[in-house]
Amino acid sequence: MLNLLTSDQSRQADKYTIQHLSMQSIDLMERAALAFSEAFIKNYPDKMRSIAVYCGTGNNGGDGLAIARLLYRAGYRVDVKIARFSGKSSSDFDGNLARLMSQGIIFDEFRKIADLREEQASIIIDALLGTGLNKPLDGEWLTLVEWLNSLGRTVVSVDIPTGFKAEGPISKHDVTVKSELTISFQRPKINFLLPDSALCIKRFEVVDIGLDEGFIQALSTPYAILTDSSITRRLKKRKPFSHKGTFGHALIVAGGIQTMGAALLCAEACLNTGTGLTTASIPSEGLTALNIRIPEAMASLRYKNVIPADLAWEKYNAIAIGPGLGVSDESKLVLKQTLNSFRKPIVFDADAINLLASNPDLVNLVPKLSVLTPHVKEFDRLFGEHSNWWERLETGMNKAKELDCIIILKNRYSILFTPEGKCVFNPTGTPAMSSGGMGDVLTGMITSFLAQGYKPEDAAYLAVFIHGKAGQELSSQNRAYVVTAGSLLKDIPQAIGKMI
Ligand SMILES: NC(=O)C1=CN([C@@H]2O[C@H](COP(=O)(O)OP(=O)(O)OC[C@H]3O[C@@H](n4cnc5c(N)ncnc54)[C@H](O)[C@@H]3O)[C@@H](O)[C@H]2O)[C@H](O)CC1
Ligand SMILES: [K+]
Repeated sequence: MLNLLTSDQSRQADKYTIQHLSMQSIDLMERAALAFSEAFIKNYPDKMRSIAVYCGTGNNGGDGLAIARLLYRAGYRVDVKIARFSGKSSSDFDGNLARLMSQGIIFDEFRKIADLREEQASIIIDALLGTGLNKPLDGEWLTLVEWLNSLGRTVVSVDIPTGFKAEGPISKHDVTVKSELTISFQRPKINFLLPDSALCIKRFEVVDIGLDEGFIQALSTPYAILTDSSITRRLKKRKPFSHKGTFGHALIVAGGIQTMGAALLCAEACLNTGTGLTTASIPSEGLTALNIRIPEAMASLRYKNVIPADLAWEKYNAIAIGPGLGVSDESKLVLKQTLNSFRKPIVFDADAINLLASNPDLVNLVPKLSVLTPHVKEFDRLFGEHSNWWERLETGMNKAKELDCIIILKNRYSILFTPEGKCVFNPTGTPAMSSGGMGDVLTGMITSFLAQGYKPEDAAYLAVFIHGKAGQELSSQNRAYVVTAGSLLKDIPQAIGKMI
C-alpha cells in the first residue's frame, strides 16, 4: 500500500530527499521535469504541434521552464510565457530561467493580462501554480485561467491543474485550469481520486521523481492507495490437502420475487471467489432460478420472506445481507433476525444499508468488524447529506471508528475506511463497470474472502481491488464499452489466479 501525501508532506519529502541524497533542490526539479517530459512525449509524440508553456514564478513555474528546455532539446517548437504577477520568484525558478536563456530559448513575460498576446499554440502546458496554492484564484490569475480555458486547446498540467487544491474541501465556485492530462509527481494528489476533480481533470498520470520512498512510507497519514503487491501479499495460496471445508461456508441473504438477479449475482460471485460452500437464503419463488443458474449453491428458502426459525446460523462463517432484499416490514424482520442471530462480521449492502438508515436503532446491533458497502446515495442516507467529497472522507473515517466497522464507499476509486482510521483508495476499475449488479458481485466477493478466514479488512481490500482489476482486464482485452456483472463474475477465478 502506498501512502498518499498532502502538499505539506510532499514538501517535507522533497526536503528530506535533497538532504539525504546531498543534492541541490534544482537537481530534484530537473528530475521532475525529465519525468514529466518523458510522459509528455509518450502522450504527444507529434513534434509538429506547437507548444506554449505558461509559467508562474514559483517552483511549479520552475518546473515549466525546465520542461520547456527539455522539450525544445527533444525537437518540439516551444514558446515560454511567464506570468510576473508578483515581484517574488523562487530560487530554482531563477536558476532555470538562467538555463533557459543560456540555451537561447525565447520567452515572453507579462505583468498584467492586458500585455498578453494572442495564443496560437496547439498544446498549452500549465505550469502556473502547483501545490503551493494558498487561496482560490482571483484578480489577474483568475482572468488568465479563464482565458486559457476559453481557448479550447489541449492543456497538460504540471503536477496539478492551476487553482486546484491537492487536498481539502473543494468549492464548486473555485476556478481552475481544465486539463486534458495532468502529469503529477510521485503520488496522485488525494483530491484527484474524488469525483469533485472531474470538472478539471480528464485524465492523470503519476511519474516517479525519486523522492525518498522510505521517508514517504514512514509518514503518519490516514491516506493510502492499494497496489498490486499489497494484494498479492495478502492472498493465501491453497494448500495441497485443502478441501471444501477449508474454505468456509457463506450465507447470502438476498433477493426478492422481482429481484432474484441480485441474489444470483451475489451468490455466484461468492462461489467463484473460492468459498467452500455457498448457501443462498432466497424467497421460495426463486428456487428454480437458483438451481438452474448456480447448481453448486445450496438454498435456504424464505417462505413469505421469513427466515426459517430453525436456521443453523452457527454453521456459517460469514453472511452477506441486502442485495435485492427490499425494504418492506418483512425485509426489516429478516435483517433484525440476522442481527440477533449472527455475531460474526456481516457484509451489509444495498437494502440492508437502506434499512439501517431508516432504523438507526438497528445500527447498534451491527457486529464488530462488519463491512458496509454503500454507494454515495446510500452513504448519505446512512450518515447524512454532504456537500462535497472531502466531507465524506471525514465522515467515513469517523464512522468506521465509531461503529468499529469497515466502510467501503463505492465509486470510480472506491474508498475503504477502517476502524483504525485509515482511508484507503482503490485504484482499479473502469467506467465500463458502471452497470447494475456490480455491487452485488462485490458483496459476494467480500463475503467469500471473509468465509475463507481472511481478516475483514483484508477481505475488503482483496475484493475491491480484484473486482476492479477483473473489470479493467475484461474491458481492455475485448475493448468493451461496458462490462456486465454477469461477465465479470465469471472472470473472478482467473483474476485472483493472476494476482497470486
Ligand atoms: N516535492 C515535490 O513534489 C516537488 C515539487 N516541485 C514543484 O513545486 C511545486 C510547488 O511549488 P511552490 O513553489 O511551493 O508553489 P507554486 O509554484 O505552486 O506557487 C508559487 C507561489 O504562488 C503563490 N500563490 C499561491 N496561491 C496563490 C494564489 N491563489 N494567487 C496568487 N498567488 C498564489 C504562493 O506564494 C506560492 O508560493 C509543485 O507543484 C511541483 O510542481 C518541484 O519542482 C519538484 C519536487
Ligand atoms: K500547474
